[in-house]
Amino acid sequence: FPRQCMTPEILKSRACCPSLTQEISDPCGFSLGRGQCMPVTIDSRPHGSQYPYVGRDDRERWPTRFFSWTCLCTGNFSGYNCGACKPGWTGGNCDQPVLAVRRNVLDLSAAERLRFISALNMAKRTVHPVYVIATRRYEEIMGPGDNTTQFENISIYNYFVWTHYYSVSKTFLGAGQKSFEAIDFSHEGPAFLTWHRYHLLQLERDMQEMLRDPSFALPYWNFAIGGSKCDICSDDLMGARSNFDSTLISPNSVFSQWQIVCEHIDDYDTLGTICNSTEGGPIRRNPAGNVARPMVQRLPEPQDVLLCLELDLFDTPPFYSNSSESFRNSVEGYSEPSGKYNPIVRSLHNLAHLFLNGTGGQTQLSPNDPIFVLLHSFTDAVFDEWLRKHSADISLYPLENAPIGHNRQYNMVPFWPPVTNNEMFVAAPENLGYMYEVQWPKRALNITEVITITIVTALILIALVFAFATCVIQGRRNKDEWNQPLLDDQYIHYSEEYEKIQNATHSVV
Ligand SMILES: O=C(O)c1cc2cc(O)c(O)cc2[nH]1
Repeated sequence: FPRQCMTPEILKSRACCPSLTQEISDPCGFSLGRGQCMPVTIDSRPHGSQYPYVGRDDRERWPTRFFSWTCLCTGNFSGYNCGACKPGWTGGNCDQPVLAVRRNVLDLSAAERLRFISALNMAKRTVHPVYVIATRRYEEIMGPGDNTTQFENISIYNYFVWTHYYSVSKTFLGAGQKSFEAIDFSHEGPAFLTWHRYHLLQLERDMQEMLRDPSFALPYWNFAIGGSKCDICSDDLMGARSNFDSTLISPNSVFSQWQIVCEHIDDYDTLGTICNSTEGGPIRRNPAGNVARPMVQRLPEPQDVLLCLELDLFDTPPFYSNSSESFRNSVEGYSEPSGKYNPIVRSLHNLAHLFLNGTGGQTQLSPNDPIFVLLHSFTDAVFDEWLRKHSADISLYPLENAPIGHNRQYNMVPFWPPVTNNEMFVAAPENLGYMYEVQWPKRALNITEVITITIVTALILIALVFAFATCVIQGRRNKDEWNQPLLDDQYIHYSEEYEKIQNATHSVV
């Protein structure tokens, strides 16, 4: 939540509507016509039966356990106090369009690579200018004393890690009780794509602000290249493998110095606490090194992307990790790329995570490895291509009965101000101020097409051979016919000459 809203008084008021001007009684830039303080709207439709509790988790009916009033901004204004612009707009009045172009990280020049890595490193070291994180559940958020609350500052990049951790953490059911595990506000459901889209957009916008460059764009990693080589694991990009420890990053990369957050999952689960901003151990990464699971030692194939793009339905009941014929479940990677659910399969996004075999392969920790940013940028590019290819309508996104947090109108956890899944189910270039520069692979032919093309080619060849043979035979005949009279003439001519010579010879004799 915004730092400004974390005083005991504002928490108790249940309204987080900061002022944009110096006037305390001017919430949300109201006097400037930018917005006003309004009640939060929440999704009240039924969710799937996976989560059986009511009132046990702060993330239910998000964000109303904490706040029921928020800034609602007008026109192109947005943000926690309506002081920012909607994605795709910039300038003091948010009336200038801007488009960030997300490119293949391998296409960046040496200077662009350096700039991107430096920007990530800066985000890791810069305190978030707006947001602070809760380190306790709501029940324990006040104190100690009357004047404090359990919130902490955090860096821009670690905030990105923390929001992912918070969305996947388990439900604490009480001391000594096992936490409830079948809950995830950002995976295994239709919100997988919309949630991660907003997650990236937030980081991109935070970095644009930090760099004062509204056109800064996150690049992507095309992980669908097959084979077992991590092509972005070089020291000028995400870091090569260390020569000293094969599960660490080379000391020549700045990422070898990054320390991860949220690593003590078991402690949070048993104590009922929440990950804080304390940094700990290094990023671990061992691409293709999971010898116990040979199936995750290879990256997805280019054709896998094309297969999932063919699926017409965005998601299918039960809108979960066992959905079949679901584009979302295929690109997320719990089913075969062509859509068939298979419990032992890991494909596309999931396979890319598991291939990394380390920090980037564990859901609660994965964004600590900056490869996460590039991996999800490509996953989002596939989502955007699917939206474009299928001219997708919001009616394809389930309104109800998806797992908790995944219904169309649910406010994505833990983002503030509230933003629904609905708002991210739109084509990015026209609505969100960014686009992808991608060369999609060419479609491979299916077996029927291969057989048809082989037969047609064979028939054409036979026809050509036949036509050629006919021409040759015809040519010979014609040649014979043309030559015959000439020979005859010559023959007559020579015969007459011969006769004359004979006669002359005889008369001499
Ligand atoms: O086991 C999986 O399929 C799996 C691992 C993993 C890690 C991660 O960070 C994700 O975001 C998803 C995911 N799936």
